[in-house]
Amino acid sequence: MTFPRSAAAPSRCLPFLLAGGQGSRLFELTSRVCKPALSFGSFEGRIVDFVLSATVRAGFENLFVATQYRPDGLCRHLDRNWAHNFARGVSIRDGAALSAHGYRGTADAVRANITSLDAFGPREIMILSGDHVLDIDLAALLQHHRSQECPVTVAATSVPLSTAGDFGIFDLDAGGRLSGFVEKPAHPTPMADDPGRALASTGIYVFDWIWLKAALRAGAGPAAARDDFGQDILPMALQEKALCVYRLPEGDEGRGAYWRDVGTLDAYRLAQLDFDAAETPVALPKTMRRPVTQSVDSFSEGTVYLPGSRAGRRSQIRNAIVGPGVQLPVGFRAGFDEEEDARWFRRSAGGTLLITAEMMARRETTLRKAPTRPLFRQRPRMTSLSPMEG
Ligand SMILES: Nc1ncnc2c1ncn2[C@@H]1O[C@H](COP(=O)(O)OP(=O)(O)O[C@H]2O[C@H](CO)[C@@H](O)[C@H](O)[C@H]2O)[C@@H](O)[C@H]1O
Repeated sequence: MTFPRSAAAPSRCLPFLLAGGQGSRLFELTSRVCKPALSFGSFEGRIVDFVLSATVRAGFENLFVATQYRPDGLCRHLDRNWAHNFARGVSIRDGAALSAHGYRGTADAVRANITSLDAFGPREIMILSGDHVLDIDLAALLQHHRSQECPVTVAATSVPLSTAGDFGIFDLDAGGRLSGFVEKPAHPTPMADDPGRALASTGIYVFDWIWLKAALRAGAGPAAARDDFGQDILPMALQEKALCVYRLPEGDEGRGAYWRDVGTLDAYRLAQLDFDAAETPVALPKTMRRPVTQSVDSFSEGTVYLPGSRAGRRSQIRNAIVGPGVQLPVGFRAGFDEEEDARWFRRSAGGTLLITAEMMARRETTLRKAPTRPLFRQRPRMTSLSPMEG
């Protein structure tokens, strides 16, 4: 499979893909696979395909990947479907194999690999996440970084204020200049020109390698322990006036960049709904294909079906993620009665219902064991007819 590539291949910038997080906010969905290796809707392919596609299109010829939590499925996928797209190879480093404690955070994943990264002789390192659904021109991001002569560039985009607490949020002063950054703030600052939204870090960064190495080395050891980009390295860069923001082009006439972090059940479901329409918001990566399975003759509203799942006839399902391989019986109903849903399934604060095969099996067993209701609540009164009445 060939990908169209950017005309100017970004030389000496090494993409570093973070793919080691547990994805705990997706609960049972990531109990067997890491988040990047999760399916996206009923499409064939994995979430990680979006960022890999953007990386190949930007013309990168190398890729460095940090894995840690349940890496097997991801490694197989990379090997079978992606490695051949990177002319100079894909290097995968697993945190658990590197040391007993593994990578202690996103920045520590880079620090633990400084020697191997040095061997590539990079001028910059571009940090990417394996669990974003995106279509971003990464070559333009690198070009912007180089034009600013700023050691750290963070790709940023606006998000609704209601979800801003899930992200690193920038503060801008009255003149639109960067004045602060807080990781997952309890009270995010709205943007001056759009009070319903806040300016969020996408978790995509370009670092001058010399600057980053020095920052990571200064933050090593239990006393400093600067292990996380959002918590530690970005605030440090801001303090040193070493940080610039690259605002992703936003939504004018469909030409904007598309970026979603699908780290929560709500975000994972909603992003998939964006791709439900015949015309998807951005082109699907070439490794992704249209539905493997579809629900049959059922009423589904706001619901996504993961591969191999199926809804029986006359079923009614609202705002749910139907997990891989789940077979919903004929006439099944979910998403209409909060109490009944919570009895069997996981329900997020934002109202997304997660239905897995294990939950369905538990439900079925419980319902089967439940005593069957008597046909009559009271024993029918025995009336004997007296001979006279007879
Ligand atoms: N120990 C480890 N080893 C290897 N990989 C690991 C890892 N821990 C996490 N990762 C990976 O790194 C990426 C970032 O994950 P995090 O969960 O730390 O950040 P989060 O998404 O919460 O915030 C971040 O991303 C959001 C945007 O999504 C920003 O707004 C916010 O500022 C930023 O901190 C994910 O792809 C994850 O799999």
